[in-house]
Amino acid sequence: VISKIFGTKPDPREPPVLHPKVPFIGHIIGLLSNGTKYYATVSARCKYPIFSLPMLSSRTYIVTSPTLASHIQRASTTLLFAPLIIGFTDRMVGFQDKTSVAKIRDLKAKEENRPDFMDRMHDMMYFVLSPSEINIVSAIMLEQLSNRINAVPNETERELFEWVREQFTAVTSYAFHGPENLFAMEPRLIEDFFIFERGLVGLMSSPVPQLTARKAYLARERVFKGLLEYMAKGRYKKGSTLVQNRYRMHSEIGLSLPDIARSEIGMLFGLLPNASITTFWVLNNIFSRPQLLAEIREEIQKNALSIDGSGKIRTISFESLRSSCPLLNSVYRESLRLNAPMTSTRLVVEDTIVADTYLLRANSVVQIAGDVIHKDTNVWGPDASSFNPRRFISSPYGTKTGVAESEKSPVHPAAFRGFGGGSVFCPGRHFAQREILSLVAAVVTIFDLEPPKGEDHIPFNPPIDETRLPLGVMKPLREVSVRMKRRDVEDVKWVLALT
Ligand code: HEM
Repeated sequence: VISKIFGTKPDPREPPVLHPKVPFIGHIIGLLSNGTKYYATVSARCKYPIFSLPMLSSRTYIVTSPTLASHIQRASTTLLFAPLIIGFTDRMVGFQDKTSVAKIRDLKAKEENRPDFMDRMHDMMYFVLSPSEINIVSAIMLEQLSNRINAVPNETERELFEWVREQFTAVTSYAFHGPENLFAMEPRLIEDFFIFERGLVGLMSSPVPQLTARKAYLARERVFKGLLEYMAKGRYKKGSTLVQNRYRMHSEIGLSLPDIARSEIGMLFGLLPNASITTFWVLNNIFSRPQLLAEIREEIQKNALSIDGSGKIRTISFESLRSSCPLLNSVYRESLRLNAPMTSTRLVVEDTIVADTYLLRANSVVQIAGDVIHKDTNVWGPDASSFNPRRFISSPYGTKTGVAESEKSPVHPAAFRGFGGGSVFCPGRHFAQREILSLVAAVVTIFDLEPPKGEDHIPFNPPIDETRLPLGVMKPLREVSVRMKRRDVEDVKWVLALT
């Protein structure tokens, strides 16, 4: 009866419905209180490859099978990311002008038979972030990273995640937003950006965030002011093609300067947190295993390190890290598998039949549950929940392990969800790989990590913040403080190079 009143009666071809214990809002409460883990809990009850979760008067379809995930990715004309991300961005950045969202939605494009604004923005970003185009920003980022690594004083004591985040924020912003980026001009905005990022769910889910999520709200407003000044003073002109194109495209559709600045908060969200959290986990996973650390050091030294005749200039080549260090690359992907339970979310804009079987109804949302797929023992083998540094060594998609030789097989390409997939496959993954592998290789090669003075061990493997909504890579819940002891002799200059 309730379903009828709210128009939620399912069609028999729709994925099976899992009703919550508390009607209408049970799944919403479950998600808000259990975050990433909720889909796994629900999925364990039914084991369906796809199921429907009724929420208020609509439903969300949850996909837990890699094969169906690839079908969802292919249906990219009726299962769209853009309409959702526009609403999401509006809540995240707080556009001031009420016409901005309509300008970005660009609904007239269809009747005028031209690509809409989001399609053009998508194409621009995929082009400028493609491997052939990303070399200039990558070279700037690596030069900045080299300078920072060379400047780390011996025996520096720092909390590891915070240190990584600081390096990434500085070098990524320099590379994309130029030497006069907001964090270079006002370093205290780094802390503000991450206060905002930590409080994002509270900020976005409240109708009055200025009251209920005040800390995050005020931090965002300070970041906004920094970006507004950056735009108003023309500092973006010294930034990358990506940033300049975004400015131009947003101006062309008539966005006000404050809202151009606000939209850049969304870009910072793509650029900064995920890559730094991932790097923390890769370092944690390597340094907490002495045998693995020794093997990776040897792999880098043999295949990616070159030393000039004087012995004083030592170069680590990203291209060699990428192509000739399979163990390092495998650890990188395994760290993403365990810590990046990314959920690909699409809006169903027309009734769509998926895999010739399931009806997805218009105006519903479909989510590919990265966390469930990443931990599925049928996909990865019985050790799916534990860290296996060699899982991705013979295939970038991973290999099913811990099973009889005859069952060992490459994993389905759509099972690795770290960068999503389909038409929204993360365009920043090439840049992220350059940045992450280079920083990890530098720390592994140049430093020993020791306990801070007065401590007898490093508390690696902190618990993971998995009760948050799955908006990004999961953060460590406890500090991991280290002393960074240089392994090199005096007077060595380290160069992180592209080739
Ligand atoms: C380890 C770091 C990163 C991870 C784990 C990550 C992950 C993701 C995921 C899961 C998606 C959504 C895919 C989907 O819905 O199927 C995405 C989209 C996106 N990412 Fe990343 N990302 C990372 C780094 C970056 C970087 C460094 C940039 C920019 C240089 C970036 C730019 C973007 C953009 C612009 C989109 C949206 C694409 C669109 O609108 O079509 N990402 N990313």
